[in-house]
Amino acid sequence: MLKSHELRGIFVPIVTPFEANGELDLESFGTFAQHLITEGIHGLVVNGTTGESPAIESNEVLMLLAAARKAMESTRRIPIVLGTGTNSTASTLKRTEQAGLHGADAALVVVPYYNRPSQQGIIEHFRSLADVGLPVILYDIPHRTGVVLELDTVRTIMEMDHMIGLKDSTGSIKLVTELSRIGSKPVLCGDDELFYASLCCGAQGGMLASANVATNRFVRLYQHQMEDQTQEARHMFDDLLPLIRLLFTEPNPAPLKWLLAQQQQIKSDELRLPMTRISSQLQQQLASIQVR
Ligand SMILES: O=C(O)C1=N[C@H](C(=O)O)C[C@H](O)C1
Repeated sequence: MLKSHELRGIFVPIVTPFEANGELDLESFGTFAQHLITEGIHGLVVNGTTGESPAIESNEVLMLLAAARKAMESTRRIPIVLGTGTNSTASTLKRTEQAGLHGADAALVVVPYYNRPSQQGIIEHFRSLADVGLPVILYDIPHRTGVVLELDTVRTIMEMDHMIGLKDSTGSIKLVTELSRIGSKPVLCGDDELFYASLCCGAQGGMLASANVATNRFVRLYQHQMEDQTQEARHMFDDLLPLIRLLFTEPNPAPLKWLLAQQQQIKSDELRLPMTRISSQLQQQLASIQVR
C-alpha cells in the first residue's frame, strides 16, 4: 500500500490500448507498462482519464490491474494507483473495495462530476471511503467535474487518515502553493503545462499524461529539480513544452495514442467513442516534433 511520503515523482496515467474491434489490447498494455517502468517512472496510474476510464467496464479495470501487476514481475515493482472514482458514492465505494482486494496500492478518486454536489456532500463522499483500508488520492479537476472545491474543503479531506495526497488539475498554482505553505499532504501536479511551476511551488511530482511519451525526460527533469539543479530542470521543461501543448490541442488521449502507435509502443491508436482519432493537421504537427 502506498504511503503519503511515497507519493512523489513521475506517476504515469497509462493509456488503455484497444484492438481494432474495440476490445482491450492487453498485450500492448503489458509491454507498454514494462517500457514505462524501464524508463524510470515512480508509479503507474491505471484507469485514469488518460486511460479512458469513462469507457472502461469494471471487469475490464480489474483485467488491466492484473496486467499491470504481471508487467512488474519481469521489470520492477512500483506503486499502482487505480482510478476508482465515479459520481456515485456507492459505486465509488464498491470500486475502491475491489481495487484493494485485487492488489492496487492506492485509489485515485475524482471529485464527483456532473451532479454538482455541495461542499459537504463532497466531504462525505471522501469520508465514506475511510473503512475500505486502501489509501486514497483526491483528484481535483474542476474543468471536467463542474465543481470547484473550496480551500477548506480540500483541507478537511486531506486531514482524513485514509487520504494520502492530492492530484492537482485545477489549472492554477494557487492550491499547491497554499497546501505546501501549511505543510499539507503531498500534491502531484495533474496539469502538464504547469508541471515545472508546480514543482517550484512545492509539488512532490506529477501525474502527467504527456509522460506516456518522452517518459525518461520527465523523470530526469524531476530528478534535477529534486537535486536543486533548477536551471537544468527549467531547460528540460522548456524543451518539453511544445510537445505538451500539442498533446492537448485535441482531446486527451487521442494525440498520445496516435504518437504511441507511430512509435510502435502500442499496436493501434483505436479509441472508444465518444473519443475520436486526431485530425490530419495535428498528425503532421506531431510527426514533425522531436519526441525522444
Ligand atoms: O489521466 C490522467 O490522470 C490525466 N488526465 C488529465 C486530463 O486528461 O485532463 C491530464 C493529466 O495529465 C493526467
